[in-house]
Amino acid sequence: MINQLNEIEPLIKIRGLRFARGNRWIFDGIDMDIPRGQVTAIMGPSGTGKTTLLRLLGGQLKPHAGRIEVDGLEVPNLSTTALYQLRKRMGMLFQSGALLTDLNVFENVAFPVREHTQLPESLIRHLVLMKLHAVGLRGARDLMPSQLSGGMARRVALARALALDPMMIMYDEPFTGQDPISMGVLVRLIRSFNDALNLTSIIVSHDVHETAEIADLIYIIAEGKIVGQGTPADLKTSESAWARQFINAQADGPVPFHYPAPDYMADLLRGHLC
Ligand SMILES: Nc1ncnc2c1ncn2[C@@H]1O[C@H](COP(=O)(O)OP(=O)(O)OP(=O)(O)O)[C@@H](O)[C@H]1O
Repeated sequence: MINQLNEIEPLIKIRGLRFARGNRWIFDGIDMDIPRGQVTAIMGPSGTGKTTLLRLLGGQLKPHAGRIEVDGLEVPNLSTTALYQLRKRMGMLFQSGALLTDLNVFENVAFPVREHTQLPESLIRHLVLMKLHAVGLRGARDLMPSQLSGGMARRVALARALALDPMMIMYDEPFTGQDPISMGVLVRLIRSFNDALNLTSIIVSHDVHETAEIADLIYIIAEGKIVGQGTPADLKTSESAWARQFINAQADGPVPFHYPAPDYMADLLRGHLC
C-alpha cells in the first residue's frame, strides 16, 4: 500500500532540462518531480531562474533540451490549441497581482470565466461570489483595484486564479511586500486551498520562513543545478552547503556575502601608496 502511494505519478515531470539565455545556461540539466496534491517550493538565489522555470512549465518559453511533462502532456510539443487548453487548468498568481485596473473586483474575478466559458450570468455571479467569499472579500466586490491594499489585491488575484477550478496553481513570490498579517493570511489561504480543493501548488519564493511553513517539498536551485531537495526539515540538516545556507538564511556561504574583489589588505595598501 505504501509503495502504491509513493508510486502515484507526479503531476509534473522534468527530465534533463537545459535552457540558456545568451551564452549562459540558466538550467544545465535539471530533473524534478512535482507531486500531485502537495505544495512544492522552488527556492534559490536571485536570478537563478525560478520565474523562468514557471514560464517553461506554462509553455511561454521552450527548453533547449530535455522534457517537461505536465499531467502527461509534453508541454514544449503541444499545439497552440492544446497549450491554451492546458493553461486553462494552470492557475497563476503573479507577484504584482496584475489586476485589470479598469474593472472592479467582481469583474476581475469574472474575467477568466467570461473568457473561457459560456456560463449564464446567474452562474457566473454565484461562482465569483463563492471565490471572493473564500478569500474573505465578498464584501469588496464593488471596489476598484486602486481602492485595495496590496494584501487585498493579492487575495483578489488569488480568487481570479482559482475561478476556473484549475488542477494546479503557480505562485510567483506571493509574499513579497506584504505586512506580517497579510503574509499570515496568504500562507493560510495557500495551504488550505491546496488541501480543500485538491490542488497541486508550486511556490517560487525568497521568503524562507513562510515557505518552509507550508511547503511539503522544497527544491533549491543554484548555478543551473538542483543543489538541494527535500522537506523543510531535511534541508535544515542537508549535506549541501547551498541548501543549508539558503534554508537557514545565512548571510555567507556558497553564495558569498562579498562581491568578488581583490585582497582587502592589498586594496587598502594600494590606496595608501597612491
Ligand atoms: N527576457 C530575458 N532576456 C534575457 N535574460 C533574461 C530574461 N529574463 C530573465 N533573464 C535572465 O535570466 C536569469 C533568470 O531570471 P529569473 O527571473 O528566472 O530569475 P529568478 O530566480 O526568478 O530571480 P528573482 O529571484 O530575482 O526573481 C536572470 O539572470 C535574468 O537576468
